[in-house]
Amino acid sequence: MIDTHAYDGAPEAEFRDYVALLKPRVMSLVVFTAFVGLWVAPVAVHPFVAFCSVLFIALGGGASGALNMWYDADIDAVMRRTQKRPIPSGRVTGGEALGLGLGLTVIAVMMLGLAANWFAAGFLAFTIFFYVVIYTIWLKRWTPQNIVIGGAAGAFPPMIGWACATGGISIESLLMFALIFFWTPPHFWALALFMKEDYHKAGVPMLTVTHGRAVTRRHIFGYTLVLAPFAIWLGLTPVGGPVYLAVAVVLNALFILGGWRVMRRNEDAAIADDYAVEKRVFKLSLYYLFLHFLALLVQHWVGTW
Ligand code: HEM
Ligand SMILES: CC(C)=CCC/C(C)=C/CC/C(C)=C/COP(=O)(O)OP(=O)(O)O
Repeated sequence: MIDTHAYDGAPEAEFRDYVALLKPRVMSLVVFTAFVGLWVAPVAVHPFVAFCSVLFIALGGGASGALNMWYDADIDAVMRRTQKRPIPSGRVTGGEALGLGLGLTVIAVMMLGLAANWFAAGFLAFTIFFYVVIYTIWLKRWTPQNIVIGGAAGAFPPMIGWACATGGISIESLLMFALIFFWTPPHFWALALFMKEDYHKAGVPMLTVTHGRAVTRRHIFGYTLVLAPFAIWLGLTPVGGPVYLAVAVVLNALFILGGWRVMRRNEDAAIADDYAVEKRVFKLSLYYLFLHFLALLVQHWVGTW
């Protein structure tokens, strides 16, 4: 067989390039929220079924990442943060990413249907559709509200996990959705504040590009205020308890304080310390979400209300 790569000078793809298409770092937290949604649900799931369900949700999440990278290859090639991804760097072709994404989608959805139930499988298919078509193809290049509306895709996984166990939806799973939904804007916009040039260059209408940093800073603080009541409310439902509530109160106080500091900063101060506060709030956002879901898990083990 002729190795075309040897002639066209394109770098050879390695296994890790195909893994990178699945966005494993982001998806690890996505999958953790799905696992917690499944595990704290009031219907006990056999550990093997739980394992398979989480595995197929992870596969579906990865598939959506590959499809996102297939469509966004032109944007990724322009932004410094994403230039080294497998497609823009030439190690993987767009066609390969599309094939991998579609193939994994079919496998993940079918297998989740067989392992758990078809409601959960349909929900997974809808989530992949939402991230790829609604967010990536439509909203991302069209409106600065892209990540607010599109963020729903990232908020569905705990509901999918819950649906695997219960076959349905409940106030608890809706509040887990709300927790991630209202968390996404401060999570992303904190990063956009110190990555604005990237989005500007790529012509992506992120809020920092269309409305400027001062407006983005106010939005970040506003969303931390909207988020807190939902985080606390979740603690008052049957999956909550004193451990979760204590964690939620501390984390929300810290996140609101972080949002406040970001809002009060002027641009010169931020440039002077290379966006140290914004970077800290972005990092805090990752701990915020992980620790809320970890607290739900611990609360489940020690006993809920
Ligand atoms: C529309 C919604 C979202 C947007 C636009 C967004 C955007 C981003 C961006 C641009 C990064 C930097 C990634 C990089 O360095 O390549 C990031 C990092 C991250 N995001 Fe999000 N995010 C969203 C939702 C989520 C959700 C729902 C989760 C998990 C539940 C999540 C978890 C993470 C994690 C864990 C990282 C750190 C990855 C690393 O360390 O490389 N994100 N996010
Ligand atoms: C189970 C399942 C299907 C889960 C999907 C979860 C999901 C939608 C996660 C999205 C998180 C994410 C990487 C957003 C990045 O936005 P971007 O694509 O604009 O970021 P980029 O610039 O880094 O590509």
